[in-house]
Amino acid sequence: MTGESRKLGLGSLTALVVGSMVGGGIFSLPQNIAARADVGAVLIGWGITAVGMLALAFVFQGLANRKPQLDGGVYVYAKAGLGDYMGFSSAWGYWISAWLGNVGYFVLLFSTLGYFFPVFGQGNTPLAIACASGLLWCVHALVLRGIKEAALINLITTVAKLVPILLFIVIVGLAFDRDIFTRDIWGRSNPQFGGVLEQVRNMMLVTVFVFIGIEGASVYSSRAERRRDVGKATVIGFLGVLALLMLVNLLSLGVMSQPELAALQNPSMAGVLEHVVGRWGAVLISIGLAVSLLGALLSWALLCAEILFVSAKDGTMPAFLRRENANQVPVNALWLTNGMIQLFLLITLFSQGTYLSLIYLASSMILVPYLWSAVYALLLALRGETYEDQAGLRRKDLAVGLLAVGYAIWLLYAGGVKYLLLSALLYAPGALLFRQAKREQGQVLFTRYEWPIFAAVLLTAVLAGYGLYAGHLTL
Ligand SMILES: NC(=[NH2+])NCCC[C@H](N)C(=O)O
Repeated sequence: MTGESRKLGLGSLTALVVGSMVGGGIFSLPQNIAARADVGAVLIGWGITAVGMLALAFVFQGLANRKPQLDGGVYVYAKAGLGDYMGFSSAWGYWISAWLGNVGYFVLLFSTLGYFFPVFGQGNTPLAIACASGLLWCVHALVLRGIKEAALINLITTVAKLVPILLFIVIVGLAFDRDIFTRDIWGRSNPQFGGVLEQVRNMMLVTVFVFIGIEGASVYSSRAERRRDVGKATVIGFLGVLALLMLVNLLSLGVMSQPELAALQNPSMAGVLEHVVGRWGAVLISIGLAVSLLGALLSWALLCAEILFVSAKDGTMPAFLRRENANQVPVNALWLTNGMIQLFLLITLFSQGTYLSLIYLASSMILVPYLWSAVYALLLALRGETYEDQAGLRRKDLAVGLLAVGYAIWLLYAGGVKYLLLSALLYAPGALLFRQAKREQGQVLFTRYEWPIFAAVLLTAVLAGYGLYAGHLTL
């Protein structure tokens, strides 16, 4: 992070936890969820998310405490627990998820402008993509010159996003109409929705996206004034974010019906508030979101480069990714990241991809890093190495690990075949960089256990490639 030496108290820690999770996702939540699910499913879906995500939060916190020597991001857990290729794919998947999220942010930013200037449409028109590309390379230039996340930027973006969200909750809460909320709880008037389980499944990837960042919260532990504050901050921050998300989602369903919400342009919080108070509602949300997105774009850009850089330093990624320029910025990592973002902005343009399709993909890419972290936490608890005679602690870790693993598997299932295929397509080419890294280390490519795993990924990727080519599969 920024290397500040000042120690953090409970309040600042909680703010950091909240800040690392709340980005652009919440601003589009009403439409994103209503597109696939109605009230009843939404309540069940958030219930599952609450339990599963809290378990994951505890997993990351537990890993940060028990393995403090393993810092450097989520992939180190996969590497320590499951070997080099899993470690590599964890870094690779996390990196892809992070920049895909930024592609989504660009589209959302210009979709916000599209509210006021129709030429930007849903953020994927030619002009929108051209402007997004321009902005991308401006951010690139700033980062190359050594810009860092500053406390001031953090403060401004945190206020800019939280004020509109809180106002939204108060105003929409006052306008809440129980009849609208309960009119069609199970979404029966929407036969294409399928049953309740189907609806719950379909909202899961969106709930994952809005919680991405939860894994980063534990990195602040080393900066805490008092160790026990870290746990408290994680729980308070998690519950705070969960409350914001659920309130924004559920209150919206009490002022507009599900079909109306599903038809809104994103950021749909703007449309909902406009429906209640008129035009200024949309303006307020849009300004807050724009500021929040600019801050989030910068911090995720830094993080993307950092992931490649750190993992190149320990030989997980090839050495060229650790090259730094005179300002100590990992240049090659940055170019690779922004090159991929540029490529995907173009793919979005030509395939008419949307914000929603991009965040679905970003969420499905992060499931593997999450799953491996949960598996590692479970393995540690099973082996019980770090517990000595604290049996109670170990039992808690076992329960948390099991819950988190179960949740991650459920998410893979809920994401569905389409996203498994597309993810495999993005995971497979990573093997080229992995091979280079292994060569540099003078090691064999795959172990006996890794070969079949890679073969399965490759086969799935070939299937996906064929599906895209033949038109059975779309972004
Ligand atoms: N650029 C990214 N990778 N963003 C992922 C973080 C998503 C964040 N939880 C949000 O709702 O906005």
